[in-house]
Amino acid sequence: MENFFRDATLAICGSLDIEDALRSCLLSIRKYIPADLLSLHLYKKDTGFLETVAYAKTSVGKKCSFKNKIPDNVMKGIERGPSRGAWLVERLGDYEGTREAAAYMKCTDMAGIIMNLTLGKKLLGVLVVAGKHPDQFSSRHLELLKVLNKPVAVALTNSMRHREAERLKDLLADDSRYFQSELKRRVGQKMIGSELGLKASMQLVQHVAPLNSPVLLLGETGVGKEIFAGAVHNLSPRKDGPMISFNCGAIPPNLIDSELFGYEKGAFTGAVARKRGIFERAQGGTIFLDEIGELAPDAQTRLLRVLQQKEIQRVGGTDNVNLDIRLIAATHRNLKKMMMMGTFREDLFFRLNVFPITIPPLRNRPEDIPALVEHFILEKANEMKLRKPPQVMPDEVALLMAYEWPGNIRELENTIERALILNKKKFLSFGDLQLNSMKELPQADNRTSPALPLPLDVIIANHIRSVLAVTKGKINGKGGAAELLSINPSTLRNRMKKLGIAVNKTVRQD
Ligand SMILES: Nc1ncnc2c1ncn2[C@@H]1O[C@H](COP(=O)(O)OP(=O)(O)OP(=O)(O)O)[C@@H](O)[C@H]1O
Repeated sequence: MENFFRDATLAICGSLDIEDALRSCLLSIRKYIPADLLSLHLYKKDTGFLETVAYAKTSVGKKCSFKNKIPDNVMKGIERGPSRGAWLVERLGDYEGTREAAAYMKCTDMAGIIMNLTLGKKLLGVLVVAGKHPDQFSSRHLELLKVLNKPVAVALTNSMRHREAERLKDLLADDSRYFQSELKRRVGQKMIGSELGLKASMQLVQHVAPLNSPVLLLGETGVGKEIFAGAVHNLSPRKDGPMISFNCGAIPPNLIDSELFGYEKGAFTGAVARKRGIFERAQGGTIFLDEIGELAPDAQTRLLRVLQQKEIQRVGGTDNVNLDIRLIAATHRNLKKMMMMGTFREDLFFRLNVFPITIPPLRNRPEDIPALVEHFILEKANEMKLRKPPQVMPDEVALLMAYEWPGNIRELENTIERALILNKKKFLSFGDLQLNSMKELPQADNRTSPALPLPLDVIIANHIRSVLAVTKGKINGKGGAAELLSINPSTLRNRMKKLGIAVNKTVRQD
């Protein structure tokens, strides 16, 4: 008896591959019980199914996932409690509880011992021992088998956990492949104008990309800072690593730490599992911190510490995680001015400002507009599955070249998309697009010397107010100010707060 228990337990716990474990168990118990087949079945109480997870003959072990509905009368017996430990069955094909599984394993004619597998009070499943001849098993065999209940139940549980872990690992690997290709697609976006209006800025990119130095991208909203960040990453030795973008203006200050640095399980209410922050996700690659000027003073201090020490600590954690990342930051704000006004840390500014690259606004490089128009027409027509992309007459392009484009390329992109939605004819026209500010355009000649030398924030505030007037205060959703301005609603709200523009509470926001 002792040897039987020891040998069979070692066999069933000897491998996480349950089919192998089951086969060695069969070979081991055959010295004591004349078995020809062993099978393991998992009881799924929530769905009322029995799942055959593996079976073994002397020659082979097979993993499977055959599910059959447990008949109602068997179910009732199970629900009354797993009091019935093990019992003999003359023909497995005749017994309702095992009929379908026996047919699946081609052992309907075999005799069997069926044993409920329990851990504590919980019924986990059943073990079936099958033999070719009727009367092959006796009550002595049945009593012998009962001592294996716990080891087999533990082996079944471990193997199911292992199976679940493998499944999650596959899912994770699949997610990771998907996100990597998604990131590469974004990072690899085509940059129009790199030989014309963006040539000078691109030359700087080419100089700095192969190094590890931080890069600071400066330029108005929508000029293409993210595309530039992608270009730096793509031309760097880190191009095969991740590039993680993070908008510092879009996250409430109380969540910034956990987003940037991650957190440990139990660090705060709701932290049910460890989560990596974006610094850790960017390991071996590039991190792009957009809207860095929106970072609150506390967060600035913590970011500075990370940049100095090149390591982070997850929120609620004690271990230091060493970082190997390249930092690219971007802002539409005047960081120097913010520094002088005391709203941006001087030491952080100097760490970021190692290699600043300014991306000129679209109004200063109208020569890029024809190629951009063509690029966006092709891209959008393709997305809309238009067979023949419309064309644009030269006077329409001239109209676009004369416009100020306060929202820069993003605004141009949206304008073309709107024009395509409204008009899928052979020639695209922009006359009916209600580009209100078009009427207030300065003449093409004084485009580079704006008539009103107002601070940028005043101009932005005025523009946001006029858009809010059009949308009657609506910010989110279709036709809302955020959509018209082509920015994220939370970024718009943050910006409005900073510029002192009140949110009209009487107007529905969504
Ligand atoms: N040179 C370019 N060629 C093609 N598409 C461009 C170019 N520059 C920008 N875009 C497109 O314009 C849109 C806005 O660009 P992007 O998000 O990079 O701007 P941004 O300066 O980062 O804006 P924000 O300051 O609001 O974050 C994106 O869809 C981008 O693909």
